[in-house]
Amino acid sequence: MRPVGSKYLLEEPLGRGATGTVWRARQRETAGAEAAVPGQPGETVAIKVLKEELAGDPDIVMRFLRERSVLLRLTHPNIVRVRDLVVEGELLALVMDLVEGPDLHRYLRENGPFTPVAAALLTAQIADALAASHADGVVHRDLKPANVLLKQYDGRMHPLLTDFGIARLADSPGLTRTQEFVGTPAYVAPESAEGRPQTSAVDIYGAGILLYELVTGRPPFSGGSALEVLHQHLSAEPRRPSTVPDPLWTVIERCLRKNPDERPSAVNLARGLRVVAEGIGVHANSAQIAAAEGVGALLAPDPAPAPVPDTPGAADPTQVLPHGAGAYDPNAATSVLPHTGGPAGAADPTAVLPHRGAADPTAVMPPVPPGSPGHPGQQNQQGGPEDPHPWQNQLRAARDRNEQTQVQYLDPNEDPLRRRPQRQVARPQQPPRRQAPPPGPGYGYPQQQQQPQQYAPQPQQQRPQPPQRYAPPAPPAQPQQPQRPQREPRQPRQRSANPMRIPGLGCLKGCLFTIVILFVAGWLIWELSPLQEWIGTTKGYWEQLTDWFSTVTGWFEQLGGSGSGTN
Ligand SMILES: Nc1ncnc2c1ncn2[C@@H]1O[C@H](COP(=O)(O)OP(=O)(O)OP(=O)(O)O)[C@@H](O)[C@H]1O
Repeated sequence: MRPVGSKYLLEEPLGRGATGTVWRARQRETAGAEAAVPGQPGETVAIKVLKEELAGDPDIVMRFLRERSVLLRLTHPNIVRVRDLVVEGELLALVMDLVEGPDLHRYLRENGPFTPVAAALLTAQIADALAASHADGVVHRDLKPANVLLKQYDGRMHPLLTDFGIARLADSPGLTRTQEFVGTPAYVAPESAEGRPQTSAVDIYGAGILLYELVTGRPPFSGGSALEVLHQHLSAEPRRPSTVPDPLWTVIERCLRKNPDERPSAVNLARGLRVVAEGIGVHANSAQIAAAEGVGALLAPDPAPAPVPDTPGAADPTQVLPHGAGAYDPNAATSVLPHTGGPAGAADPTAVLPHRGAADPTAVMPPVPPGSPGHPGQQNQQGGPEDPHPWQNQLRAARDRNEQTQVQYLDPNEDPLRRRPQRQVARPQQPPRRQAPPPGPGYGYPQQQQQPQQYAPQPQQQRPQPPQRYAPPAPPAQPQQPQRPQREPRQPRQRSANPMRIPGLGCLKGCLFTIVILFVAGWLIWELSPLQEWIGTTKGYWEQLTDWFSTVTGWFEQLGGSGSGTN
């Protein structure tokens, strides 16, 4: 066990980061009046012992001491409390409350992504912490899951933001002589990557990345090198995961705006996230859902964001280089950027990127050339092209379907399903259409796309007289003419297919059939009705008929004889 000052004893390392090592420690005796929390002997604390290179820099030590009041007064339920600062010889240490629980990065790795509601509520608490620190003029600048500790009690998780002010120490004059910024590539705001002046909006950007990672399990931008990731922060748009509900995506998208002035303030972010969490939950009522859908209106930017002092350009405007100014020297930039040897990711420690001054063109991130990995039109690092969101595809497909429905008026007489045989007959008559039919049955969706042309001529089919006159006003009329013969084959089919049209079979058959019917009907009447009595005869039906026949023929003979006699 190693003593830290006279008050603390380091017991075991809890973890190591870019700026130092965190130890579990024990309080030996009550701290002095300069400590924010005096503590009790035997109390367990966490102590971050800053790296020797930081502790050995007189500028950093000075800043450390100057900042102590800021670090010590920063108290909030969602901020790990700094209890004391220790400066002793070559040792610089922050004494903090010990948080029993994993950090958010580890938790994510072990448990996978959060539900949208849980992610929104957790990030809302982080935004609360940011709101408090921004109000105090303190910008975190290194927001990432590894800097969120999860205190677990009663089955609940309480997030605590840690490492406040560390980035501020690290880019103190002693370091910024040679370093550009302190941050982690996956979480760095575009303005930080470019070395432009920074404000509290960089923390909102970090919160947006963190929120994205909570619901998806990974940050939106990753790549083979830190430089690649930084390029994406500058120019790539985050790809929307299908699992993120609309209102939550609205929040994420606003936090990740390239322009810091368009990002919400921390207060509004916290409020918006709580509204979203209520509205996307399973028990949400209609008012809560409507409020969540309108979350965009709640995400107003901070009218007076806290500036980050001493950041490149903030203290010395002559150092500010506009985006894209100066020549980009990829070799120089690449050679000094960290993590060029392997993929840059969420697990990266805080990186200290090389400093650039006004005379150093490599300090400014260059505009991403079209075709490079970070270019907006290019594939993003999630492994796919910047496809529209599946919902957008569905929406577009639905829209296309509607458009087709509007255009495609389908007369029942022209319904392909009803006139299937006719289409088969018509095909040989229309050579151009033979190329168009898709493979398969011929009645599928692609073929319906051709229907507007095919069926548009129909009104003109009913007016066979003026084929040429009507063609000009209606462009689809020209393909109509070949269609007219299609109707011809239908008639013969109908004739042969209707067995009930007996008269149509021929006059002789009809007459014979009628004679037979009359004969049978007469016989029935003769036998079954009192007709014989009325006539006063007992003859049979056939006998009576022959009598009547001979009588009639006798009349005709008489008429013929008398006619010839008169002549
Ligand atoms: N107050 C604390 N209580 C308990 N554990 C802590 C505390 N602060 C930090 N730790 C643990 O120590 C580990 C190292 O912390 P540290 O802040 O140095 O590293 P980091 O944030 O992961 O890296 P970097 O310094 O690059 O940001 C963390 O992963 C965390 O689990």
